[in-house]
Amino acid sequence: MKLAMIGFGQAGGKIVDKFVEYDQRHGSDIVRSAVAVNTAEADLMGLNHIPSSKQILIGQLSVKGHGVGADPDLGREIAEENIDEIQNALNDVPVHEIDAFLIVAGLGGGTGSGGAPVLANRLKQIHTEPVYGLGVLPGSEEGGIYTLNAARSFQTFVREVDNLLVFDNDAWQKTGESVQGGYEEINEAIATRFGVLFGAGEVGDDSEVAESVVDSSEIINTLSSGGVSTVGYASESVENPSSGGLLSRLTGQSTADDLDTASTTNRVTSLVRKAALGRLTLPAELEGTERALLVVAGPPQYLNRKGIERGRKWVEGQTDSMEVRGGDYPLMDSGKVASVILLSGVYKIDRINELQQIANEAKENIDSIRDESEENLNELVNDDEDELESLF
Ligand SMILES: Nc1nc2c(ncn2[C@@H]2O[C@H](COP(=O)(O)OP(=O)(O)OP(=O)(O)O)[C@@H](O)[C@H]2O)c(=O)[nH]1
Repeated sequence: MKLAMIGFGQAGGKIVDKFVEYDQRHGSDIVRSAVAVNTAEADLMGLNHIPSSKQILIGQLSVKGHGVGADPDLGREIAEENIDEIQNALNDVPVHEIDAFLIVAGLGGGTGSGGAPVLANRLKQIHTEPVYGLGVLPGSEEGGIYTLNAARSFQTFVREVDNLLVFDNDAWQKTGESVQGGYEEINEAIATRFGVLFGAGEVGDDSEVAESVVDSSEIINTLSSGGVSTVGYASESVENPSSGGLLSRLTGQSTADDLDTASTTNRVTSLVRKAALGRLTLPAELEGTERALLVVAGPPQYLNRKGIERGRKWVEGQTDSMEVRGGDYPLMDSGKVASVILLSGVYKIDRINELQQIANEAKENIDSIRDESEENLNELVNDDEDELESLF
């Protein structure tokens, strides 16, 4: 599936930058066009793979290239004022060659959180191609204001896109790890999951060897229920026949030549279960899912139709949905079999309820501090007897 990707804000830009690098590394051919939009000049300077002509700095008059300081209302305002400039950067996107737009943003800050929904709204007015969002929720240790921003942006963004794919930093951050080092690993996990998913609809000349290749229309149909989506992933290293059996000689593992059907079937079904029951990009209950898509990727010899069919039936049982699609994604040179599950239209998500509750508490706290602020300052500045006179 070919995408035009727009990274809004720092997290959005870094994640799209990672997607471009992933795409080049794996030759998956997903990113047809990549643009980064930001109010902070320094954030754009940190990007390595998005060409500088596609890095758009907005709001220079108001924030002078320093970002909006986690104020999503200012982020929204600047995006609205500069929407034509952003649109211009996308003008040379060959729209007939792309299947969808993907807008990526961290929802806890200001630039991406306020700007991404504005851009989604504009793109949907102009184009018939679907506009998807990839929204990143903040970690809980980031504090109330980030949670409040994320809850407000989530509400808006989900309404403006055809489907909001969500990644929750909170479920992925490990304790005791530096934030920067943590993001490196997290962004790689994001690129791997969505890379396999979107790459599945983009199979080239090898497709004839696959049993039932996933097509981009199946991804689009799965996402067409709208709402919120989450993704699961599991993988296992295997001996790739094209590597000449070195691993098997070293480890005694079986090679593709002597693969028996039962073990390939079992491997595939167990990977499907692991993907669905393991850590999702946004923790959600399987049974509250409207549609699902299952992709099993790896060397064609290991992609077993019976295993995928069994996995698909199992997902139907778990989700109570009759709309579960499944297929394979042959990767000739890969050394692993991977399973990706896209759960679309998920609605049983404790984390969103929790986010909204913390956001409400943060809002009440901020409002009451603002209300008391003038009174507190007066009390501090004025002397008790009211005898001092200010200079003017
Ligand atoms: N997964 C991931 N999340 C990130 C990364 N960088 C920041 N975040 C998250 O994204 C949220 C928003 O931060 P930024 O993207 O820096 O904010 P911004 O959109 O640039 O907005 P301002 O900095 O307020 O102008 C943070 O609260 C983090 O939760 C990253 O590299 N990867």
